[in-house]
Amino acid sequence: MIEVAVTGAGGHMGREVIEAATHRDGMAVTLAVNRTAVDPVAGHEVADEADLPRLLDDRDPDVLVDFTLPDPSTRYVEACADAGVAAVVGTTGFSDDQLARIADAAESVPVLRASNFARGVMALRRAVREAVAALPDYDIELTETHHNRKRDAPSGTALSILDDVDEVRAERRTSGSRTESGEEAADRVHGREGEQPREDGEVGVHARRAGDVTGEHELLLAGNHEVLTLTHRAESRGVFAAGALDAADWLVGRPAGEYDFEDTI
Ligand SMILES: NC(=O)C1=CN([C@@H]2O[C@H](COP(=O)(O)OP(=O)(O)OC[C@H]3O[C@@H](n4cnc5c(N)ncnc54)[C@H](OP(=O)(O)O)[C@@H]3O)[C@@H](O)[C@H]2O)C=CC1
Ligand SMILES: O=C(O)C1=N[C@H](C(=O)O)C[C@H](O)C1
Repeated sequence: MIEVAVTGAGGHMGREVIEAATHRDGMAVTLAVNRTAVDPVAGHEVADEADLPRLLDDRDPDVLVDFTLPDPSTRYVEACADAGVAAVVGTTGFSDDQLARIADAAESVPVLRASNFARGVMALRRAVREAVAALPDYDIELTETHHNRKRDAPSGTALSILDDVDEVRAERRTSGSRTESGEEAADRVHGREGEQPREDGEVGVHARRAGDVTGEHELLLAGNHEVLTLTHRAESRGVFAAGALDAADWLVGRPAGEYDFEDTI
């Protein structure tokens, strides 16, 4: 039986994760914490997040699953490192400093962090890498749409896709197929306004916030009188919770280090 701790238990994702873990064979939620007081979630009492370090020691779960905000998430991963508990992190919007602290913590325990736990997004990212490699001179625009509560922009998934684009283009440059090696990554242009003609190689990035949209990402490649769009649309937060629990299942018992969702395949 894998014993799971859940942070942000009162949040949209925390609730999904607790529900999914409660009904999953071979898993049990043994600890749930939240910043503000909330009623039990799926029958689990929710403790104060301030007590997390002590509760991790007392209850000794196998893995912690976190969907909160960058600041608490970083603290929670550090608490996991102190307690010897593996961590699955779905939170997005980290600063470089916070990512460095998570990397330090991952020297003591396994930490798997992913901007998107939907399997369709894993497939989308593979398709993006293939399309960008096949259509090197095409213009690229990325659009993401999320609910009106979302704080970080562009989304973590959008940033991961942009990194994929940069990586493929950099590989082409260093293999000598386009320009000299070492060239800067493409400029990311966030929205456009006024006189702003498109520059060669730039990637347009557009973040829309509206209603209760769960999460959509579309990469558009255009050139040579044709347009290719690659789109993923999440229709329920259940897909993210299921992926995060698959990741938790996979992570328990691994050596310390940083892992990605793609590693689980
Ligand atoms: N990787 C993936 O697949 C996915 C990632 N996400 C990411 O997960 C994160 C959470 O999303 P979502 O569940 O929609 O957000 P919610 O706003 O619904 O929940 C946020 C949670 O974080 C807690 N929190 C907020 N501020 C603090 C703080 N200062 N200290 C401690 N806890 C705090 C909230 O507690 P309180 O109730 O007290 O406010 C709440 O439990 C976001 O970063 C989002 O981008 C979301 C979906 C999928
Ligand atoms: O905040 C959300 O809701 C989501 N956040 C993640 C992101 O920033 O990419 C993943 C998903 O799109 C939902």
